[in-house]
Amino acid sequence: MAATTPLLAPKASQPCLTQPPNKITSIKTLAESPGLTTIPSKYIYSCNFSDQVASDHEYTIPVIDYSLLISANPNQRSQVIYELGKACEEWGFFMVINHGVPESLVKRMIDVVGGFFNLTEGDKLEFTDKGVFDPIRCGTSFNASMDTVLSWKDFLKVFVHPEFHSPNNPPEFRGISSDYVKKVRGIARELLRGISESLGLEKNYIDETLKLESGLQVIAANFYPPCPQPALAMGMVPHSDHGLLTLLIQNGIDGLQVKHKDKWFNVNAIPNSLLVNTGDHLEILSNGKYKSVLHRAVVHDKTTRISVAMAHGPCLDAVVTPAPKLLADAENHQPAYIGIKYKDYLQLQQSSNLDGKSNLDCLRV
Ligand SMILES: O=C(O)CCC(=O)C(=O)O
Ligand SMILES: [Fe+2]
Repeated sequence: MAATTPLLAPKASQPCLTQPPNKITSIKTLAESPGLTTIPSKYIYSCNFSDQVASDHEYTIPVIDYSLLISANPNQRSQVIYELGKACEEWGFFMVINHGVPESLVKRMIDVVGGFFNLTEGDKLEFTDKGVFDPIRCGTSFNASMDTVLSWKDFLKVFVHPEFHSPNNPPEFRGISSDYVKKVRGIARELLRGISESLGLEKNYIDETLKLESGLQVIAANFYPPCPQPALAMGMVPHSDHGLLTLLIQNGIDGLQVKHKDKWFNVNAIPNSLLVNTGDHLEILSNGKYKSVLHRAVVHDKTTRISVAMAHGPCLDAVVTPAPKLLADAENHQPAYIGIKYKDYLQLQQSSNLDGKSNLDCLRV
């Protein structure tokens, strides 16, 4: 019930508001409050905020050339599969270039998502979050009724596969998103074929076992307005994603950070690349070889950041377990995770507060 819960901005922490604090239904509304110079205490994310942001040249974030993955040249393909495996194992994150999604489509997708967030609160009301499996829902923070610290963001989540949904407003949303999600789904499935091979599994092992033909695909769009105290707030607190792979685009403004070797790395996106992170179900399937990456989003004082994350998961009814073939390498040949129906995991993850990898920890043997 994230968006229905009006957030009452606490008076004590709002000395700089020129108007009495109103009921805040979205971060956009709060950010646009005249005279806002400090953030309400519920948004103050203090612990470990500054923990070790690495300098940009410390390591290089992996880059995957998608055109080589689909190339007819087997040597090029095996080289990229090797690089994919290394990126998943060492980072859980990589940038994909030459993916073939037209830059103009990426821009239209970002613009139409921005158009949705700019609708009036009244227009968005019908999509107020009614629960995890509500196919179109918007709200603020992650799970505002549960979050211990509120995130400085509004969100829109739309289930687009196996059944396609779209808000009717803005009117172009349906056409643009339908085009965009199909293209991105194709890329995600091809990346997962490469990842499957990189694990020493059959090329179609992940696709077939997790029934990706009817796999879940969700648009998770994020709107991060300017924040008067960006160093105190967090756009999205550290978490891992539930599915297999998330492919993200943004409005040219960076803000994503990934954790690598105990340090946070700024993702300085290569223009027109797709930012890809591995999710919890890839960690389960690979029996812990490809760990889902912890990531977070920081906010800025003057600029609005918009990101569109496309989450790709198994079929909701698929029970995900470590691939039996990979157990040969495991300690005592035992699975490191309990198998779980994807639907049940999604319910668990989306209805709790975001807290690192605490949901996945519940499945560790
Ligand atoms: O906005 C970003 O860069 C991160 C978004 C994200 O992690 C998510 O939607 O799960
Ligand atoms: Fe995420």
